[in-house]
Amino acid sequence: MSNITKLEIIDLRFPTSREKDGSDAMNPDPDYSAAYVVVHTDAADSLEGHGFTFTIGKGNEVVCAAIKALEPLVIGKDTVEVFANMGTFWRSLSNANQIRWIGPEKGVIHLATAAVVNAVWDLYAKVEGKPLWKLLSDMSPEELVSICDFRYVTDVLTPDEAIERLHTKKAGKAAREQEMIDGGLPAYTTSAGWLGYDDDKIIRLTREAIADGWDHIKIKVGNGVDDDIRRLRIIRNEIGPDRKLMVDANQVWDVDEAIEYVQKLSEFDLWWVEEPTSPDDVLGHASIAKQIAPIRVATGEQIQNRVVWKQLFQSEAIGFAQIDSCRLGGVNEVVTVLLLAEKFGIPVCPHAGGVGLCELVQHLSLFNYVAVTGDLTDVVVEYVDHLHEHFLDPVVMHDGKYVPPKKPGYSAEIHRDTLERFEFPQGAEWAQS
Ligand SMILES: C[C@H](O)[C@@H](O)CC(=O)C(=O)O
Ligand SMILES: [Mg+2]
Repeated sequence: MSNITKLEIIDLRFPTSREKDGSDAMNPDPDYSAAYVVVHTDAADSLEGHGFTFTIGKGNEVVCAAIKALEPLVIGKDTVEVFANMGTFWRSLSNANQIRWIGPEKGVIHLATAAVVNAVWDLYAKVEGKPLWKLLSDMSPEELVSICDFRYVTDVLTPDEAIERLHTKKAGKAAREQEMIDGGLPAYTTSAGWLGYDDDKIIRLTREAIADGWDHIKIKVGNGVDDDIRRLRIIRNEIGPDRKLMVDANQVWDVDEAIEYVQKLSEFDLWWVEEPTSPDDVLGHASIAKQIAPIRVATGEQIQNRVVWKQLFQSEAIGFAQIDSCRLGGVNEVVTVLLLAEKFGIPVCPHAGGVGLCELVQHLSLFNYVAVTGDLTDVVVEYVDHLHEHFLDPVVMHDGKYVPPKKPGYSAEIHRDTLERFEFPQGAEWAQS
């Protein structure tokens, strides 16, 4: 038996805005940040659970305060009991009395839930001695369904149907796991296409990306159609007609504006248009999807919970589901959305533009392929080349693919000296500026 004794909460920020890394039309100067949690216990093994949610700078302290509000719900909890009942644990956070009112299951409090839940899953995987993707892949369909909260989605997927669907994917699991270990998980890069980069930098980074084996490339758009056409011409010219090209507008357009704008980009053979409008506008996305076909709509990094995901799937509003490991309420809710996406036949291409998101989503996509879908059609996981050096178990890329992590845990742990140096505002990195 061991009990959770403490949540260490750290407001961690990296000054990425200085070089315009991560910049887009809606967020011109993001400082990639993590509301970071360490779960401490009184266990003899002294293992710690590390987890976080992602923000882009100001406001990270608000998420840290929300995590503090959740702390009394986890202190004293027996970890054996928690790990055996992850579904109950998830609901105890996401539906806590009084606190639920400031969501429900969305916004700051849901980001805080994600940080705590992710840290607890990291600890669980470490205790089991497995990387998270393997821990999830080894669970039986019944165990997987037990970690999910089906409230509000049973009109499209019941727990019984989910169990049945997972059973049909059991054959071939071992082969798919080996396939991933041998060949890696398909990915795409956004690193060349941030909006604040000048043309010379875009050209240099695109050439490097091609040399490194990338054949799917995403760039940011939305600052004016003429400027976008110029940048898209440069990139299409560099990557040739066969590599896939995607664009991301980060929500800057109204619905009709999005349709008109994207039609003006028709010469570039775009594979997807991402976040064309408000993440809450399900019917708006459906309307855009209809009007810009065969270009497909992608969204997800700000889809706040499984209910909105359900509606996006029901209304045929998207062609790609970009689940976010830290926007949804952590691993449990992500698994629920993966099950929904499988039912609706929508490929999942997780969002990873942020600090540590690549480290997390590789686990979710490996699990999704091995145990949930058995299908890699149109699946590419985002990769951005920033801040990996701060992680104990950073992602390993080979020839444009993620190499499956082997170490126990969720790959979320950041070096202690980084936590001290980049803590806001007292860390040395911020105290000097
Ligand atoms: C502010 C972030 O960098 C955002 O632009 C990331 C994003 O939209 C993506 O990776 O996609
Ligand atoms: Mg995006």
